[in-house]
Amino acid sequence: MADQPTPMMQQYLALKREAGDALLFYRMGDFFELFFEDAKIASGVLDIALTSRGEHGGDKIPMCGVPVHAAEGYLARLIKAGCRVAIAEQVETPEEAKVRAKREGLPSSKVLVARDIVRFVTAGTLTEEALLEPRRANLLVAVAPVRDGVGLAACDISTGRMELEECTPAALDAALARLGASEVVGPDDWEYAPHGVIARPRNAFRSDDGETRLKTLHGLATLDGLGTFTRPMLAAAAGLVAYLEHAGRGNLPFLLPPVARGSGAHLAMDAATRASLEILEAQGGGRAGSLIACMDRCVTGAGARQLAEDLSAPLADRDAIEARLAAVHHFHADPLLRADLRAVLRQAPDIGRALGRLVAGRGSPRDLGQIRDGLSEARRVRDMLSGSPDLPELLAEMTGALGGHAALVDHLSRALVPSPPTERQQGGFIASGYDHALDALRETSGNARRAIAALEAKYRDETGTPSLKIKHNKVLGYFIEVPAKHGDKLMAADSGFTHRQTMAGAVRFNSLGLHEEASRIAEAGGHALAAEEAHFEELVGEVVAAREAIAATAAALARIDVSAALAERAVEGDWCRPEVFDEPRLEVTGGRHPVVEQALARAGERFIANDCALGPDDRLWLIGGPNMGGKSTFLRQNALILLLAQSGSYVPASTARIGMADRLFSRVGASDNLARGRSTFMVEMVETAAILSQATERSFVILDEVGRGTSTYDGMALAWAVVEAVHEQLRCRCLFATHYHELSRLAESCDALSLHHVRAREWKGDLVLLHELAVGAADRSYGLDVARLAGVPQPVLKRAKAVLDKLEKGRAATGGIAAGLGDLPLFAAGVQAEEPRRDSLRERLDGLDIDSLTPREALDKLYELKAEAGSTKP
Ligand SMILES: Nc1ncnc2c1ncn2[C@@H]1O[C@H](COP(=O)(O)OP(=O)(O)OP(=O)(O)O)[C@@H](O)[C@H]1O
Repeated sequence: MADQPTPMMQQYLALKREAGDALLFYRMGDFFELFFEDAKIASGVLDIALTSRGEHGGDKIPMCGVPVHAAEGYLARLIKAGCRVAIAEQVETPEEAKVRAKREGLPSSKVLVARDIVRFVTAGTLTEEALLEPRRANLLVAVAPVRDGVGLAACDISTGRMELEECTPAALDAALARLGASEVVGPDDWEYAPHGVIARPRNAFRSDDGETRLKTLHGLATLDGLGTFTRPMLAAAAGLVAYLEHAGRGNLPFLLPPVARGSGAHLAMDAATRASLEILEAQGGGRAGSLIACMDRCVTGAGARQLAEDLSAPLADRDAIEARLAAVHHFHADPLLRADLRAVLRQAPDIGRALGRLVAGRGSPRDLGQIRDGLSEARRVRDMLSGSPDLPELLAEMTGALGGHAALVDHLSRALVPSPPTERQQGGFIASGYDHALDALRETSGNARRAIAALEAKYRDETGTPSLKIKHNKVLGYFIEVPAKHGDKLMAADSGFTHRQTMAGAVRFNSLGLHEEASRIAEAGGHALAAEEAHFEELVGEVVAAREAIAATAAALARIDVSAALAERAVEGDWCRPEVFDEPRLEVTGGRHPVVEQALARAGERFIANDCALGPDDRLWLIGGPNMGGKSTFLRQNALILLLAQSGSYVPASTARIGMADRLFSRVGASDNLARGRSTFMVEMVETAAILSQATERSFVILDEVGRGTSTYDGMALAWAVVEAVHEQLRCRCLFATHYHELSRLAESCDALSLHHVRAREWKGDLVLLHELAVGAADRSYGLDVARLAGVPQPVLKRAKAVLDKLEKGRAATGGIAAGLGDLPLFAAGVQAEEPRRDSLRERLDGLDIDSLTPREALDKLYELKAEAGSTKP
């Protein structure tokens, strides 16, 4: 018979069952221990020793551990590596366990200290300063697919912000890409759940529950005052709150009343577009080289988080964009105000996150100090702004949210020391003069400490031992210590000293006088700690009661920081205020790519500005020219200018007139995406297909060498068809870069398409790239010249030249690979000309009246159709 697991293992296994797939941190004294698979995973991620302890089922139990005092750092690394952690603490002392054992009639040697999971630490539910990145929001998102809609509930529990929205299943990827959540949860029966979604019980995602939970949370009789929430939104909210409750073991963190995000309020961008435009992350990963890194001049973490959100979710509402632009303009026009304001903001602590910790019950005296300092800085900002004339509406609104905390600031200022500690166990954070009783207790212990110092001097004198010392440690408390050779004197029965301990070179004693003073210190210290603790609770209560107003102040500070930072950036780069309107145009003069320009400037090189003018009559630009000529840069710079304008920022151009887009698409031909397990060409086509099915007349599309990932013929044919479809069907604004000269023939049949190229020149036999855009098709491709620039060896170049000559001769003889394409009917006509194939399945589907079917009948029909599909397969 296999050995029974030890009581400790039984307890561990029961907790592990509760922890599920989260790693279990099992508290044992000063360590959190991990066992079995958890230990293997954690030791790998943390690079700590994997040992073993005892046996289970005949095998050694793998084990590793981390010290409790350093747990935060280890947790941070585990969370970063994608793990979730359940913290099992001891929930009674060994003494309490013994008393319990006695009550339960168990031998006290057998009893185990009770442990319980007190919290799940997951990427989306962090509040600790050490675990959060100051300049990045940390979102948890719950997704609830309900019939043909999908609800999304997003919250940042470090600041309490919560948003609900609904989208179509097709738009889910784009919505998730925009949110960039640290953690996503969804119902466990969701068949098409995106990769990485954490499955939670379906019954946690009920819209009725969501509504009730939100009402109770915010003490409301109805949610109508907050906005319009659909069933899928409420279902997602239910899932979100349930998950937070699970992670906090019943404790809910700080949540502000939810905001409903209307669909269509934002410029939609899918994940591929975001990646290709490198908005928050550069292609190689990391912030360096991304748009945000080049834009971010915020002086506060909260401002940087707000800016990242603005750039991830540009607006599609003209008034809202104008409001932001007016705020930027205000700071742009007033350099002094901007500099003063930024100097004040730089001092302001992150009150949003401090508030998050305090409301979640994980706050410290330091957080209270941050609230005090942040709110008083907010008052200074308010004074600076309210003095400035013609304050734009958005800034006036923000300024209004900065004040109103005078009583709280005053109370915190009186109560707290200037720099309160992060630990409250040792006390010392309540200022003297705030509580007389506390002052008296502190004085008592101060007096006693002085009395002890006096005793030391007295005992030295009396015993004639100058090396006598009064010391303190955790085990003995206060004691008198003399070197061993002087010990005998104090050992004498009438010496007034009682022996406590003999060490190798010293002897330790107690005395009545010392005992009395030490007791005074202990007693007064205990009372003082209790008094400070009570004040802490009271102050936290006061802050928590004002949480919504404090959160509004934090949000206002962040918005002001963003506006001033954008103004700073605009001045730095000589950017212009864009004119934003509804018509589908994009007219930019002197446009630049902010990131490339900055990189060139660092190398001491100049960026060549280029114009772009797209409108209903000239909406598709086909751009050719040599490799490295600047095609991709031109495409992206225009997409970024549109994105920045719709985010409410100035743009890197001399002038910009931007017709707002509903969607922005950016695609690069055959980018490597092996990590996702698809061939590069497949990725290119999947992404192109998405554009063709989703873009509208109001969209803006950039396509960079689409088609290059396959053979010349296939690639060119696809590129040709895509250009035609964009021109004829989508009718959206589009910049299309290509190396296929043959496509220039499309200009003959597509009237809103024009040809452009990036210029190059030969000078003394060398190729000079001018990075300048010009009208007309490129004269030739310069591929070999670029290869020479890149250092391809002469013999290879020579051979390539010979092959090229041969190919070109062939082309001249046959009219080239695009010969005969001129006779091809246009895309739309071509498609319509195709006879629809007869298809009995399609006809039967067409004849179905779905509304008249019961669910059972519908299912039967589905089986029939499926069977038929199987039998008609060729
Ligand atoms: N307007 C510009 N002014 C100055 N330098 C530029 C400009 N545009 C591009 N460059 C420089 O040229 C490099 C290549 O640009 P880009 O990748 O846009 O060329 P491309 O034509 O798309 O090349 P390929 O066809 O090989 O993809 C950039 O990294 C940048 O250093």
